[in-house]
Amino acid sequence: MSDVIPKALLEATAKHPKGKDLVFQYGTAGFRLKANLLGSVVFRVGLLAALRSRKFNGQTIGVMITASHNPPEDNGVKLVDPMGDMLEGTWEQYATLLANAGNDEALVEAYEQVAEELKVNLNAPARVVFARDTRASGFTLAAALVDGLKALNVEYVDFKILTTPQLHYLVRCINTKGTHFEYGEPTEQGYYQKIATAFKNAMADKKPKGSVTVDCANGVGGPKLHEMIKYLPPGMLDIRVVNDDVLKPEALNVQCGADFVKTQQRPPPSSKAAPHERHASLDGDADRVVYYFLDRESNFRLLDGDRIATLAAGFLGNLVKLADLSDEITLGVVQTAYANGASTKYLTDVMKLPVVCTSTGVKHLHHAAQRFDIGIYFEANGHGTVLFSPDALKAIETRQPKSPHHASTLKILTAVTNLINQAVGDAISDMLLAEVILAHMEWKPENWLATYTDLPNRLVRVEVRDRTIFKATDSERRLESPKGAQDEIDKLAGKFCLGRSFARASGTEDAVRVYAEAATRGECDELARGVVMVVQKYGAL
Ligand SMILES: CC(=O)N[C@H]1[C@@H](OP(=O)(O)O)O[C@H](CO)[C@@H](O)[C@@H]1O
Ligand SMILES: [Mg+2]
Repeated sequence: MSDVIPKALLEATAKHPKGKDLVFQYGTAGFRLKANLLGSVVFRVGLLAALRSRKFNGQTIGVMITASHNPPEDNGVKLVDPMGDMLEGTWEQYATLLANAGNDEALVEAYEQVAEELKVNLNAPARVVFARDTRASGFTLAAALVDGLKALNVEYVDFKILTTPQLHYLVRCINTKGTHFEYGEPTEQGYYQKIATAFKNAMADKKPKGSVTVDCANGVGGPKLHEMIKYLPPGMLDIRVVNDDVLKPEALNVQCGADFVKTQQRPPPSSKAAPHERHASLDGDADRVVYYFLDRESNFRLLDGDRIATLAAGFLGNLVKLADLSDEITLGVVQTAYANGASTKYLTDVMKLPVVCTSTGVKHLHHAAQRFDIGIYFEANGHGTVLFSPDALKAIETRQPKSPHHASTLKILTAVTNLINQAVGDAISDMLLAEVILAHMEWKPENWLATYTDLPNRLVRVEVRDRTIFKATDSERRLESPKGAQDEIDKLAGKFCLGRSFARASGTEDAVRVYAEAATRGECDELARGVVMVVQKYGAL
């Protein structure tokens, strides 16, 4: 360690002191809390990003400043690994360690300890790119990040305001440039061009029926979707953008967006939805999307992440078959325990596809999906994407067309691989994929909904004294502690037709989440109430 770095670091840390008694944890969504408490954390994330980049000998690491669907006064920060995926799990503890280290010399010591433990060559180059969503606090937090990067002589690029998936895309493009796996042009324009071209080719000669109205949660998705529309072939798809007011940061995620429709199971109060129209809802950083529509009786009908997964699985499975690639390409779906049981049954029994269940959090799904040639993963709340293995891409690329129809199938399949963001779930790209599939199937939202019937379900947030005593196992479907709790949950679930319920500690909030589903609404609610009482009993405040 040269003497220069500790000195610069000491000076810089003085500008971003950590508040006393604050404890930070790098969780499923990175660090997330009230924005005014986040300055020291973002500064220190800069230090970890520098170490991570040096560990990879100068490959570019991403830092995204966002709190996604959380209220406007929150913010958050997370790291993006070289291939554009989430920070490797084993490094999360170092993020937590640095964030909680004391001020001044204590921080320099913690930094040196982490560098040594991870055997980072501090003379290696370090490169970081970063961006933020539209939150009012983002600008100041980005400045704190820059202070950390400068103190450690990091080369950096500020991409200013982007969606989370756009930053992931850029990181992947930068690190694959000039390699066989070159992902795309590492610019925001490159992102629009790649996806828009793929959309046009994937649509082929089809044209979507009717319009799609996209609720952007008054977040970064609004301006970025407007930008994307400029690159799409004129007249191909009628996209109506609503809740796109980023000049009112206090309106972000308020009574609108993906989280609102998923948790409230109703359209936003501002919605002017008429029956049968397609509506898509993005979250605040545009990394998740769900659809909804009103049926003939004006009932709200949600088409969530499970639906997008089944839609994509059906379409891609068919394309693989038509392309005569079924023997070479395996296709599977990854879900979490929150997936509606009816979707899992439909995938396994009707579509005859392998389905894997993982713990909550995109990184778990992403890794499991990588084990298939085509791995489709979605959380019920709309986070997700489709991954194509290098073998699958090669098989598609090298397959010789046997007929004009076969050639056009291969062309559509290739386009779909480019349309879907391979780095991370991307609301804009996923929405365009859903539009392509609906156009090819000539489906209205009613047809999509009719594929299977969701079991009535309920998700409840329960506050407890100490959520860490709730330890889950079996992909979070069962509790191994506190002892006895799972037996009680099993007994309750067994009383109801198709009853299924589980409880797990949230990774992002100080609470335990209870999920329940059953054959009827009444049974489901009764089951949920019972399991909530079990959690309250064992976690007595
Ligand atoms: C039930 C649920 O929706 N959980 C969400 C939520 O995780 P929890 O660990 O349940 O708080 O936030 C995660 C990060 O955004 C997201 O990946 C996940 O799906
Ligand atoms: Mg998000």
